Order: sequence, then structure tokens, then C-alpha cells
Amino acid sequence: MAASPAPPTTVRRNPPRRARPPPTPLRSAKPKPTVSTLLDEAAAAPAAADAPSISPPPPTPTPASAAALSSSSSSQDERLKVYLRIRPLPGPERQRCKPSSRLPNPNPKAKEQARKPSKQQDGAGAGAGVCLVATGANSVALTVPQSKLVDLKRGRTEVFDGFSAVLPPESSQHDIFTEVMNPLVDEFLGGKSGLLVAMGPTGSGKTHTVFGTPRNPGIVPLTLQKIFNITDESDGGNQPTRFFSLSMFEILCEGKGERILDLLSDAADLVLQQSTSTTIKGLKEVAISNSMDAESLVSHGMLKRSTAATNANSESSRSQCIITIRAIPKNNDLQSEHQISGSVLTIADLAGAERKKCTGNKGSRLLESNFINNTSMVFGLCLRALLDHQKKQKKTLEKHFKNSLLTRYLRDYLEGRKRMTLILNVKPGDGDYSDTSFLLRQASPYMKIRYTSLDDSSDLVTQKRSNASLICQENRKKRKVHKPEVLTAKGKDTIDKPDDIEVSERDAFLNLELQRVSRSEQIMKNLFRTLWAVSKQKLLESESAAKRTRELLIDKDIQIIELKKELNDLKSRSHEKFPIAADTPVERSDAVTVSQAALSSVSQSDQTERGSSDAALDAVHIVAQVVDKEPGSSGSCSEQIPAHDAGVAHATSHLDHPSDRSFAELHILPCMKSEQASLSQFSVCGKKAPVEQSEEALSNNIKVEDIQHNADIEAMKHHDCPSFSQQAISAVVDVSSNQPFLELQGMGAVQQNPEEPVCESDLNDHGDSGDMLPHVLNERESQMEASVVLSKDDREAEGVRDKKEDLCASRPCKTKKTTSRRLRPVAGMMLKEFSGTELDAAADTKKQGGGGEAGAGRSDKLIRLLKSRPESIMNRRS
Ligand SMILES: Nc1ncnc2c1ncn2[C@@H]1O[C@H](COP(=O)(O)OP(=O)(O)OP(=O)(O)O)[C@@H](O)[C@H]1O
Repeated sequence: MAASPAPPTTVRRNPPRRARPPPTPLRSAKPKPTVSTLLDEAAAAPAAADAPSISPPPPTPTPASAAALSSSSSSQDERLKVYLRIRPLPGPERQRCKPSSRLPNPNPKAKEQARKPSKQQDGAGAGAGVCLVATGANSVALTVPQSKLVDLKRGRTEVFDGFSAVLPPESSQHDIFTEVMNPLVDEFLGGKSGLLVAMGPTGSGKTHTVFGTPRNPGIVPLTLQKIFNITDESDGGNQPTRFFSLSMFEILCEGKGERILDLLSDAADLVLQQSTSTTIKGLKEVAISNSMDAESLVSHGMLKRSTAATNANSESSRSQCIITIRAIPKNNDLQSEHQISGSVLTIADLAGAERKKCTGNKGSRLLESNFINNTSMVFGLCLRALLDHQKKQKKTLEKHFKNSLLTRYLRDYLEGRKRMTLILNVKPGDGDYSDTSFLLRQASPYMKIRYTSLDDSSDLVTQKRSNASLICQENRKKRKVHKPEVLTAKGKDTIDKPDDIEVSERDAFLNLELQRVSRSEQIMKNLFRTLWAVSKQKLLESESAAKRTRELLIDKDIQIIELKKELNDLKSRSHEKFPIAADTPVERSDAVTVSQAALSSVSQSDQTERGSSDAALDAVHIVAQVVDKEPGSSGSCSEQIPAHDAGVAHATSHLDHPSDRSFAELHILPCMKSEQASLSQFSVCGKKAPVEQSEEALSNNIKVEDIQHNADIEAMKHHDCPSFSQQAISAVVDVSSNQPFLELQGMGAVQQNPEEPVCESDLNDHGDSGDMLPHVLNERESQMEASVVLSKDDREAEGVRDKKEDLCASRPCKTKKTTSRRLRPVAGMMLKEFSGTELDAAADTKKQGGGGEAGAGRSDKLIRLLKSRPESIMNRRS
């Protein structure tokens, strides 16, 4: 016994409140048939012939039912319009479709076979049969395919009712336009904004519905044609009372985000701005003046749209495409503007929801699928939230629109402030049951959304902004001297811009330029200020350095001048103090000659009368007299150093006889005492002026150095035992200086420590100290006593050295030269004193006698002469 099959179950969704006639094709509104339309109709004919077998069977369409449809549509004006378009099955699938599943079969067996799932259907999947049929003008029946039945006893047919219109597969593009778009265009031209959104799964024919093909144009081309046809007819060949603009952009996936891309320009980085109204900054709006140009513009934009091939659609849209047609009044009349324009017609072609197993997308395609599905879901949530809000007014409107760019852009529509129309595209195949069922279940409640309080005031604000944007774009074009192709194609005076808007736009541009220029000027000012400050600082530093250098040079010049002055003063003082020093070279040579002659005579006597003290005594007397007679001319005294080196030292080297010593004590010491007295005056005078003192110290130092040099030589010669001649020389040299005591001590110190410097403090301390003289003299006496006990060998060696010194005195030695020059005064005096017959006679006596007595007599004469002559010399000098 076979079990009886379960009765079919029908579920009604959105049942109409009253019975309505089934949907009837609007034959009256159908335009002239084209080739593509005929092809579409031919393709849809088999499907249309297959009426849904699920109860209730659709009634036969009649003209009366069409009228009823119109009346019902008018009664639902305040509701959200939802149209359902059933796409015809493709050719192969159409062939596989069984008529039993499409048409009511009176045969119960055949009906039973139709309920049983067949292997072919299971294996064929989507293309095995049709799951969706139009059951009326506003309802469809969705049958669960056999392959998807879980419980055969449960109902497997769903009736979705309440659509504004169900457009069967055989409906042409013109039918769709007439049924769906005509009301929107009329409202748009009447000044009301409207939105048409095409929804549905991938491959359901949304793009085909919206754009169509060149041979079978869709809603957009037909809308443009109608707009300009009506405008031309209403204007009657006169100037148009308004103009239109068109913008076209897409929202596409970018990584994990989304962005807006202008399809009519290459502008990048479009920004969605939402304040009082929603606008897209940077979006290009092209003024359109005729349908042909507008259609070509749309076609051009479609070429830029992102598409890709998937398993479900060979040319699947990967973005949400939005076209906006804006009506702008020509007259700037606020009232007419509000009445006539203030309208924006928006058409959105959404990318269809995709299933991964159907599309086979991977990688970036899969990311696009996620983006598309997410946007579709958010869009549906917004509508659902609006419906819930309308059902329960206390329930706040959920702001799902924030979750995607599309819903943010369409916020006014999704929050019920503007009218919106939905067209659901579905595929009727069994394999598309899931997508179709999902869409119908999702969109069925939207039919209950009402527009109770439309806010058209926002249209005015939006329109003003749009007008300003359009004018701005036109001005930019004018500045670039580029005329848009759309405008130049038909006429030149298609757009007239309000003067005040143009002026304000120009002012805004000038303000921006002014701000930019002022900012650049400020930057340059700051830069130059900084450079000027740095340069000024460098200049000041250079000037200060130059000033310091100049001051240094001036100081140096002053020092040079002072030094010159001091030198001149020194010279003048030297001339004043030592006037004899300026004698002629002849005198100098004479002096040298005389001194040499005198000393050579002494040396000759020394040679002939070795051991005699006469010659030494003569020399000592000469020195003593010179010192005695020249008390104020210390310079001249000091100049006797070489002479004493040559002669006196030689003479003193023979003071080994007690008689000689007593003679020296008798004659030399008084002379030295007198010299001490005279030199003490010099030391006192040396304290008078610092400059003079320093100069004198300088000159003395120089002399001391020279003397030290000589003393060093002597010390090297007599380093073992300084002879009396050295002591005498030192004494004489010291006497010749300006600081006699100092020089005396210094010379003593030189012999003890030649390198010990001479200090002025010593001069000050001892310059006028009379106590030093006995001490020094005592030292001299002791040294003389020591030198007296020299051995005979030493005396012979000293004699040899004296001969050498005599030879050196005749050579052009520097020291000899200097000393010979300074010997001039005494030498001159001696020359004069020794001139005459005495010397000649003495010489003759020496030549003739050659004995010791003759030499002794000559010495006696010389001594007598020296003793007797000083008075005459002093008288002559004075
Ligand atoms: N009513 C129709 N008559 C004839 N062909 C149609 C119809 N609807 C769609 N098609 C064809 O189906 C294919 C897919 O259509 P379409 O690209 O418009 O789908 P879609 O919904 O836009 O898909 P997607 O969301 O992936 O972009 C196209 O080749 C189109 O020509």
C-alpha cells in the first residue's frame, strides 16, 4: 500500500489587504519593439508560458486587471516601492526546464512526478528547473527545489506578495522603465528627488536592468531620453528653463577599506562630506544638454567601472555604481527653484551578493566579495532599522548607515526623508533558489516602509550646494579655456550662470589666492629676516676684529715712536754725557795707535826688563790718571777695557814684587777710591728718571755682557788662579760703567759666577753704600796678595798669553774694534802727552842702550811725565 503524498503547503508573505488582480504586462506603455526587445521576448516566451503550478494559479491578465494595478499603485504612493524583476533563464537552462514544473498540469500522475526529485535535477543543480514564478501582478511563488527538500511533508512553496509590481522574465527593458522608472522621472521633473536601487544576487541582471546594452538600453538611457524629450516638448523650441548635470562614480573595495572613484574624470581622492546634506567633494558633474551626449557620457563611465569575471558572471560588477542626474533651474527664482528643480534623480547599481562556492573567488576577488556582501547587508540593515523604527516610534533609528560609504551617501533615503524605489533582480532557476529566497525574505518587509513626512527642504540646500559646485566647475573650465564636449556638441548657450554665484565664487577664489600669497610672503619675510640677522652679526664681528687690529697697529706704532724717541733721547743723552765719543775716525785711529804704542812700549820694556815693576807701575799710573782725570765720563772709562786687556793686564801680571805691591797700594787704591766717589754720583743719577735708568741699565747690561764675555775669556785663560791683572781689569771695567759698585760686584761675581744677572735692586741697595768699598777693596787686596805669590812658570805662561793678546789687539776683532773706539779720549790725551822729544829720546835711548838701566830711565821719565801732566791735561779739557 503506497503512502499518499503530503499536500503542498503555501506560505504567504506580505498578503495583500484586499484581493488584487495578478500582474499584467503593461502593453500600453510598451515602446516600439526593437530587435533586442523581440529577442528578449522570444527568450522569455517559454518561461512565460510556464505558469507557476503552485497554488493559487495566476488569473489571466485582462485590461481590467491592468487598471486595477494602476489603482493599487496609486494607493501605495506613500509606501516604499519594491519591484521584482525575474530574469529569464539562459538558453541551455531553458531547454532543460520541464513544462510540468511551470504550468499547472491537470494530470495527477504528472503532477506527482513533478514533485519527485529526479536525478537529472539533482545533478543539474541550478539549471534543472524554475523555482520562482510570478503568481500575480504583485506576488511570486518560490518553490523549494526537490534537491533541497528536507521534509517532504512540509510546505515547499512560498508566496511573496505585496510587491509594487512583479516583472516576469518576458518583460522588456521598456516595460521595466515604464513600470519602475517613469514615476520617478515624473517626480524628478516635478521637483522631487528620487532614488532607484537595483538589488539582487550576482548575475541576476541588475546591470542589465540599469544600463542595458546599446541595442537594448536600460533604465538610465531611457530616463535620459525621457528627460530631454519632455524638456524639449515643454520648451517648445524656446530657451530651456533648466539644465541638467550628470555625475557618475563608484564605491569600490580598496584593501580592507573602500573608496570613491569618479567615473567621469581622473580625479582622485574623492571625499564624502556629510553636513546638512551629503555631497562628494571633488566629484565631477557634467552638464548635459541632450540625451545622446548624456548616453555617451554614461557609456564612457561604464568603461571605467570595475568589473571582473567570476564563475557566476563573466562580467561581474565589483563596485557599487551610482549615477546622479541633477536638475538646475535657469532662473534664480527661489520659489520656482523650489517648485521646479530641487530634484536629484539617483540610480544605484549595486554589486550582487556572492557565494564563494558559486563564484569560486580567491584573493582579491574574495575581498571584493566580502566588500560587496557587507555593503548589501548594511544596506538591508538600514532599511530594516527604518522599518522597525516606523513600527515602533519609540525605538531609535539604528545608524547602520555609518558602516559603509554607500549607505552614508544614501542616508537621506535610508532614513526615510526622501523617496526611494527598489528593484529586486532575481534568477528563477532552481540552482538560484538560495539567493532568491534570501533576497525575497530580506526585501519582503521593506514594502511596509512608509514615507509619512518627507523632508524636501534638504533638497533645496542640496540643490544650492550642487548649483554652486556646478558653477564652480564651469568657472574652472572657463579659466582653463576648455569647453566640455557635452556643451559644445549641441549649443553654446546651454548653461547660464547666476551672476551673484559667479561673483561669490570669484571672490572665494581670490581670497584663497590672497591667503596663499600672503603666507608665501610671510615665509619669505621670515627667511630674509633671519639671513639679515646672521649677515649683520658676521659683519659686526668682522668690524670689531678690524678695529682691534687697527688699535693693535696704532699701539705698535706708538711703541715704535716711543722707542724711536727713547732712542733719540738716548743718543742725545749719550752725546751730552759722552761728547768725546763723537770724535773723528782719525782720532780713533790715533788713539788706538797711541795706546798701542804706549802699551807696546810697556811690553817692550817688559821683554827687556822682565821682573821689573816699572812698566807695570807706569801702566797702572796711566789707568789711575785716566780714571782720576775723567771722573764724569764713565763711558770713556769703560772704553779702556781693551787697553787694559792689552797692556795693563800685562803690566799687572808682574806685580810679584813687594815694592810693586806697595806701589799699587799707594797709587791704585787712592785712584779707585776717587773713582768710587765719582761713580757713586752716577748711581745716584741713575735713580732720577726711570726711563734713563732703564736705558742705562740696558746699556750697562750690554756692557756687562761684553765684559762678561771678555771675563769669560779671561776666566778660561786663568781659570786656575786669577791674576792681579785680571782683578785690575775688572776693577777698571767696573769703574767705567755707570753703576760702579754694581759693576765691581758684578765683575767679582762674574769671576765667581759669570752667569749671575745684575739687578737694579742691587744697584739701589748698594749704589750709594759707602761701606761696600772697603769690603771690595779688601777683597781686591787679598786677591792681589794671592796673585803676587804666582809661580815663575805662571808668569812665563802669562807673558806668552800677553803676547798673543797683543797680536789680537792689532787684528780687526770685534771686541778690539769696539774697545779701540772707546779708547779714543784717553788715547788722544796720551798721544798728545807722549808726543814730543821725551818719547823719541826714550826710544833712542832704548835703541842705543838696550840695557836695563836705559829702560829703567825711560820708565822713570814716563812716570814722571804722567805725574806732572795731569794738571795740564785737566786744564786743557776744561
Ligand atoms: N532580462 C534579461 N534579458 C536578457 N539577458 C539578461 C537579462 N538580465 C541579465 N541578462 C544577462 O545576464 C548576464 C548577467 O547580467 P548582469 O551582469 O546584469 O548581472 P548583475 O546582476 O549585474 O551581476 P553582478 O552583480 O555580478 O554585476 C548578462 O550577460 C546579461 O546580458
